[in-house]
Amino acid sequence: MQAPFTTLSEFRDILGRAPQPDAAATQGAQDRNGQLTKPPGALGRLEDLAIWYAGWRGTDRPQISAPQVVIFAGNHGVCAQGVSAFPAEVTAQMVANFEHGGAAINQLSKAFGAKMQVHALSLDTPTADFTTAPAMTEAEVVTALQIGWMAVDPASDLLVTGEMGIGNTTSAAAVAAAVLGGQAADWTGRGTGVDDAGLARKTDVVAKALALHNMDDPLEALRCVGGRELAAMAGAIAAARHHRIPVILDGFICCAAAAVLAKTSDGALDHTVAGHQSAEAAHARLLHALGKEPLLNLGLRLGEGSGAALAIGVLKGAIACHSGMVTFAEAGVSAG
Ligand SMILES: O=C(O)c1ccc[n+]([C@@H]2O[C@H](COP(=O)([O-])O)[C@@H](O)[C@H]2O)c1
Ligand SMILES: Cc1cc2nc[nH]c2cc1C
Repeated sequence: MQAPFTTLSEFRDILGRAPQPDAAATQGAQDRNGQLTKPPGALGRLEDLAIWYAGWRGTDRPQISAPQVVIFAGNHGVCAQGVSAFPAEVTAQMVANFEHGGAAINQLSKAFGAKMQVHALSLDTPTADFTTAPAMTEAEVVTALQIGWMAVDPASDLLVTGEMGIGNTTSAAAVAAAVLGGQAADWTGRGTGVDDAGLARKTDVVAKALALHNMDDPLEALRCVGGRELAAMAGAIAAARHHRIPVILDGFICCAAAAVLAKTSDGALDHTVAGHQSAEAAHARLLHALGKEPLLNLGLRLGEGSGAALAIGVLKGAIACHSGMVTFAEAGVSAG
């Protein structure tokens, strides 16, 4: 099997033909929700989540039995500008840690019953420093999108996309600014923990990139200032839509990649929810721009899909109640 696109233009066309939720399943889930043994609305957002999930899965009584967490790792030429608190070799070292089961996302995936895979994308060939040249060629960004697309297991019933990439909060800030507008300072934060001088340097780097590249087209922004792991996340989120698999978005970098899809095709993120609000300063702004209310806000700023993996528990709770509870009639409980 191969990804069904070989150019950015073909990828754009696929986004334009994305499937919609099943209206009958959505209606059926809404009707069922109204009959369950609870006061109307008493399960709050869990009720909306269950109905949304049912629509995408095409059944009014869905289950979550096969969640998938997929982590993409990439290296960034822009690290040469001194934009991270950590050296670039940490990306490959953390990939080894994921493979040996020692990272936070290994534990969270296990805790919430998700299968986890990691894909390292050409770590020995960082993207070009986007203060002087486009980060990727079209062939490189398409390859990363294809790897992301193919990483999604069509048999899974929930997807979390996570990332690892020293320097990628600078890339994500530049992507967000390019596709959503605003100033470099609006989107630039401390990432792994840069000091004030580091933050000023990062902001200058993002401003320089915005001045250098023509990024009117969001997919061109992904190519010019994105990274391989951002492109792979975008490809995976698009593939999940193709397979009607709901997606939980993670933090700042994941949402910047998702913003590229949203700005390329209206409604491209309708099959996604925001798992959490990261402590990265601009994530709140990014979520607002995407129209997404985060499920959790725990001060995480780790990446790796960690906040989204935690939110698998919230979604599983919503579906367990929706599909497992009995109705007033079945229980012989008097309706109000
Ligand atoms: O998910 C987030 O919101 C998030 C916020 C800050 C940092 N990170 C992680 O930290 C790394 C990027 O930070 P930096 O400072 O190197 O740009 C990368 O591996 C991300 O997974 C992730
Ligand atoms: C140690 C470490 C772990 C990470 N996981 C995701 N991003 C990360 C960045 C660092 C520096």
